[in-house]
Amino acid sequence: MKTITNTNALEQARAITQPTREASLKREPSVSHFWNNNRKLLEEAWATWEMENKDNLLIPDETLLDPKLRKAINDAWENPEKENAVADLWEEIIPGVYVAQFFDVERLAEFRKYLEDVVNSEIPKRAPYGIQLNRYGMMLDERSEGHLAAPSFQAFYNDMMNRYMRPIARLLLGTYGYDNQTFGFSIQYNPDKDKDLHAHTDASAATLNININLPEEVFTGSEVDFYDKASGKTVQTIFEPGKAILHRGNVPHATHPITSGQRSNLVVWLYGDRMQVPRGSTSSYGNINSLTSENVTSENISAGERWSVPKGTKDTFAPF
Ligand SMILES: O=C(O)CCC(=O)C(=O)O
Ligand SMILES: [Fe+2]
Repeated sequence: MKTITNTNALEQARAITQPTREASLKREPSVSHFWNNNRKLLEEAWATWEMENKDNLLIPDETLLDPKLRKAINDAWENPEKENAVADLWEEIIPGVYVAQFFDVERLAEFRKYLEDVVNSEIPKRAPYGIQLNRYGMMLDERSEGHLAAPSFQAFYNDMMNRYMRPIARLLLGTYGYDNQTFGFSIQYNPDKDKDLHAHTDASAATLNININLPEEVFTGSEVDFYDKASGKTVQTIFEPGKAILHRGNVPHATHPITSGQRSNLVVWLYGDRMQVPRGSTSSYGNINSLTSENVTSENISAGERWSVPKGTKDTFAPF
């Protein structure tokens, strides 16, 4: 009977021994084999977990997001000519870097409780080992080994990327043509470990970095500096609960050490097929061999094109 098989998948997934952190950091081939060999089992386990706990689990969806943003986004999907109302919600702090309220602060506690339930599921998950900051956190995109494959989370994540991030990035950063592919992970800064992030750029056309701290989860330090190459100016940002920063991947940025408390963020990327990013982009995180393209095509893109979902399929390669 199917149910019995699925229950077994959850039990089996919980029983498997994960590769060590050391092996993962060394990129031992056995680590990749582990995640690939167990991919189906883990996906089944997540689906079973969700079903078994459906009475107590949040179904994450767009209603978690800021009401003003949600309204402007929904209006723009209905009529792309109304996209300026979306742009108006974002404040440009230096060229290529924008800030807005993303999550509804009132709903953040529910979302955090959901993420805690995810951790307590005891289903093996891979941390974002590809970045300096890598002890806590999870991979969010289905392209990634050991990702958070709970079906309702994936539906929310895909909505966030397709209905929110991509048109916003097209509108503010002109990423059209370089934003078919998605990638994402969560991170947490702690004063003892994973306290900062050295200056880098991302192998993305656009990065959306969303804070998920609760108002009572105060922290000190952990400012993020963005550097404007053209003017030589640096802007220092401090994340507030539910606030997001959208930036071009090629804007250099660095995170100061956190001195007390914790900071939790979701970091999601868009980039083009074969990892193409707009011309002039080089990166220190992600694929070093990413192609850069000949010409940025954003100028003649219509509002209707910005508010559309690419037809092509997602590839399966993960930047890290
Ligand atoms: O400190 C952070 O929130 C990470 C900043 C970062 O690397 C990014 O937004 O791409
Ligand atoms: Fe970054």
